[in-house]
Parts: sequence; structure tokens; C-alpha cells
Amino acid sequence: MPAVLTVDLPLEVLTTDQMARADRLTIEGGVPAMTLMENAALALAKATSQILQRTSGRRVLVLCGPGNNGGDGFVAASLLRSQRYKVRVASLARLEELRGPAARAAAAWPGAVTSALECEFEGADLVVDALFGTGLARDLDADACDLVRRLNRWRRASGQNVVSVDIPSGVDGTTGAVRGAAVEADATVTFFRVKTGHLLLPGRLHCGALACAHIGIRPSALETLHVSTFINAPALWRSDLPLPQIEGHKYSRGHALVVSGGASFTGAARLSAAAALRAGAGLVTLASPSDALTVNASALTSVMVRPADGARGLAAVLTDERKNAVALGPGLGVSEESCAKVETALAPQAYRRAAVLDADALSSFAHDPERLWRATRAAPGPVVMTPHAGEFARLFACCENDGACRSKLDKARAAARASGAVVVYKGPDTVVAAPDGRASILPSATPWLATAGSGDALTGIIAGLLAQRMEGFLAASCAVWMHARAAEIYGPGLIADDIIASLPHVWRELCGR
Ligand SMILES: NC(=O)C1=CN([C@@H]2O[C@H](COP(=O)(O)OP(=O)(O)OC[C@H]3O[C@@H](n4cnc5c(N)ncnc54)[C@H](O)[C@@H]3O)[C@@H](O)[C@H]2O)[C@@H](O)CC1
Ligand SMILES: [K+]
Repeated sequence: MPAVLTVDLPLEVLTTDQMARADRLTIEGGVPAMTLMENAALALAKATSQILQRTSGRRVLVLCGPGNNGGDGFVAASLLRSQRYKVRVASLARLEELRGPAARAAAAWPGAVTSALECEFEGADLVVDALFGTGLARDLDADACDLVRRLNRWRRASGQNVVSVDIPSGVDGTTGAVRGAAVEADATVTFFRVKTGHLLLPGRLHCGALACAHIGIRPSALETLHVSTFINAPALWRSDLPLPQIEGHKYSRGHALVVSGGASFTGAARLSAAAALRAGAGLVTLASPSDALTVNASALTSVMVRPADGARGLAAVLTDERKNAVALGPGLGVSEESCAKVETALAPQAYRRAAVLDADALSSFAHDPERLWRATRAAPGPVVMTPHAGEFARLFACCENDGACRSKLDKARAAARASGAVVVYKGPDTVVAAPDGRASILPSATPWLATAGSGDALTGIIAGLLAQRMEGFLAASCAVWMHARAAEIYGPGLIADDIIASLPHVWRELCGR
């Protein structure tokens, strides 16, 4: 399935409840519901017609559901028919069951309406999926599941396009979960703002190319919605991006300290260190156990190496106040000593030091997460934690099993609240959540990123941005995006070293030169 198109999507991401409130406020403000529906259908008909022109198709089947999503389908059917497309309409509900604008839209459709459950897809060049939108309130029943599965099979076998109205039917607009079965669309046209279910997996994989249309809801409606979820795109953090200043020097660009593992586990920390430098830290030092000093020193040039044995050795290196960001975890080893090193790195200080905790720095606390939260809450500067799904489950079992946490986004937010740290919940739909409730979702990432050392590179990029004093949530979001973009630029065959090597291209794009 094609990746989500992120071009020109507005930054704010809504839950289905927030979207319903925006609709309600707009209608109360004097815009008729029918006008919103007509605007939605116009955008839908335009997108559909563009695909049909590309594929030289003429025959459209519109599947309409029992609510306003179906209403959008009826209006779009009328519009497409007026453009001389050959349009069939099939409805899941009996027409007399429809209410409000959907009933009016159905009444205005001049053609026949057949039963969706019995409809044949053969002969269609494109199917419009207007079965369920943001009003999906429960799992699809067996008949609807069967219809959706038949549609998906037909699409795969025929190679024809399916366009979903608002969200692929069966995808939960808030959590991205599949409720029984869900349409696999080639394109999805949503309205006003993207919903969290478009970006979170598996929902995102069902959307195809995602477009967001303006339908007459004013952006001022956002003011009352208290939106705190955003697409992770440059517009979110570009104005805070640290750029070298002409009057600056390496010390003004910050000094990141990366903690190396023992002699047999040094590569991971070296990747992090190199990534921190490429992310723009003025200086990077690798704190290395004595037994790994030679191997580390012989493999590094622009990264400095200092001996540091155990938590005490680390404490000694950290007495230098200029080392304002510390990263630990990659190759560190799961042990009590690692716990002590993390506590040393997070120990309250008179000066502000940021920290990134990854991999073994997190897993070492799996038996006692509260001990880690005590340290992260007391830390003198921003703390960013970067668990993948396995580490998250081990460390944040309380958030995993909390019934109120229905999605990856909910879980990441709960984890950030519990720990007082920025949580980067990694995966193809990486969520960054801050303790104050802000969150970002990465809209697309190449599967080539799933490679050894990829997480170590991300840890380093975050450390590099934190060393340059970028705010914790924005630094983590920016690093996640840069990491994904670097991998996208490099393309197939990517290994972790290539992510680091591609960072200058990412900077060039961000700086516009
Ligand atoms: N003013 C508005 O609210 C606007 C809404 N629009 C469209 O309206 C949609 C939302 O409309 P609705 O709130 O009517 O919701 P939907 O059309 O998404 O679906 C709700 C209907 O389906 C039923 N239903 C929910 N889950 C079901 C299930 N699992 N099995 C069977 N029936 C189920 C509900 O009882 C209700 O009748 C949006 O997705 C969008 O397409 C657009 O027309 C723009 C304006
Ligand atoms: K739909």
C-alpha cells in the first residue's frame, strides 16, 4: 500500500470526539450541516475524478452507510453522475432508516439504490467507501465484515482503486484499531484535520494516500478543542531547530557525553556518538570503561574518548559542567551497575543537564520501574526515553494494562506522565509524548529503518539536539523525523551507519540549501 502523503497536511491531529465538537460548533455558528456535507462531497468527488482520469475509468460504485459518512457518499454520487460518470449506489441501511442530512442526500440521489450486502463489484472501475466514518461506535457486525472483506479481495484481485470517505470503514478514527474488519483504501479524503486513527497503526496502513480537505470549518474552532496531538513534521519544530551561528564556536553548540559499554559492546555507543556530532553537537565525548578504551579510541577520530569506570568514573567525567547532555543505554548491559550509572547521569545538579535513556538503560529497571521514575522526576534537565514496543511493555506495564489507554498514543502519554520524561515510543508510527500532554506522531517511515543500530543512531541524534539546548519534546520529535528522513533519503539497503551519513542531506533540506 502507498505511504501516507504528508504534503500540506495541517499539523493538528484530532480525536473523533474533537472532530464532532468542531462540526457541532460550526453548525451552531450558522453553517448548515448540509453545506458541510456538500463541501465534503465536492472534495471527495474531485479526488475520485482525478483518480478516474488517471486510470481512464468511468464506472463508479458508491457504498453508503447508515450515517453522515453515507450522506457524503450520496452527494458525491450525484456530483459524479453530473460529471457523466456511470455511477451505482448501494446502501447498507434501508433508505427510510436514514436521518438528517444523510436522508436529504439520499433523497436527492436520482438513481436506483441497491443493497450493499448483495452488491457486485464486478464492472466497477473504482469503489467509493462511504460506509462508516468518525461515527463508528462499535465493531462491524458479521454482514458488514463480510462486505468489507469481499471489497478488499476484489480490490486486490482487480487492481482497481478504492477511495475512502473520511476514514477507511472499520478503522477506529481515534485509536487506529481495526474494529472487526476494515477497508483497504488507495486514497482517503478526510475533512478539516487528520484524526489520530489515520496515523496510528494499523489504521495508517488502510488509508493509502491521505488528503485533508477544507469544508468550511474555521481554524478558530481549534481554540476550544485544546488540541495537543500533532503530526511530526518540520512545521512543528523548525523554528526551534538549532542552527550554527556565525559568532558561535564549538562550545556554544553544546557537549554531549555518550556512555560506552564494555570491551565487547562498544559499537552501539560509537554509533550514538557519531550521530550526536552529525546532529550538530559542538563536541562529543565517549565515556569508556578502561578495558574498552583502546578499541574505542582506535575506532574514533572526531569523537573524544575519556576513561570512566562504573558509576563513580561517570560521576567524575560529569563534573565538567560543559557536558550538558548525556546519552546512555546502547551496549550498556542490563545490570545493577547500569542502574547506578543512570542514577548518576540523572542526579540533581546545580546546572541543567539533559539525558537520553535507551535500550539497557531502560531494561535494567524492568524489575523496578518506580526506581527509574524517581530518578527521571528528580533530574535537573529534560529526560528523553526511547523504548521500542518490547522495552515499553517491560517498563510501562502499568500503562499497557490500564483500560483507559486504548491506543499507542494514550500509552505513550500515560508513560510520560508517570515518569516525568519525554517518551519516544518507537515503531513505524513513532509517538513522542511529553509529560505536559503534548504528543507528536510520525506519519511515515521506511521499513528499512528496522535494522541493527538504528535505535542507537536515534539516541545520538536526540542527544545532539539536546546538547544544543533544544527543548525536550521538540528535540525528540525533530530527531525522530530527521532519523526517518535520513533513512528515506538513503533508501533500500540502509544500515545504521548510512542514517548518520545521510544527516547532512537532511540538514541541507531543512536549511533550504
Ligand atoms: N456535520 C458533520 O458532522 C459532518 C460529517 N461528515 C461526515 O459524517 C461522518 C460522521 O457521521 P456520523 O456521525 O453520522 O457517523 P458515521 O456515518 O460514521 O456512522 C454512524 C452511523 O453508523 C451507525 N454505526 C456506528 N457503528 C456501527 C457499526 N459498527 N455497525 C453498524 N452501524 C454502526 C451509527 O448508529 C450511525 O447510524 C464523517 O465521517 C464524515 O464523513 C461530513 O459530511 C462533514 C460534516
Ligand atoms: K468511510
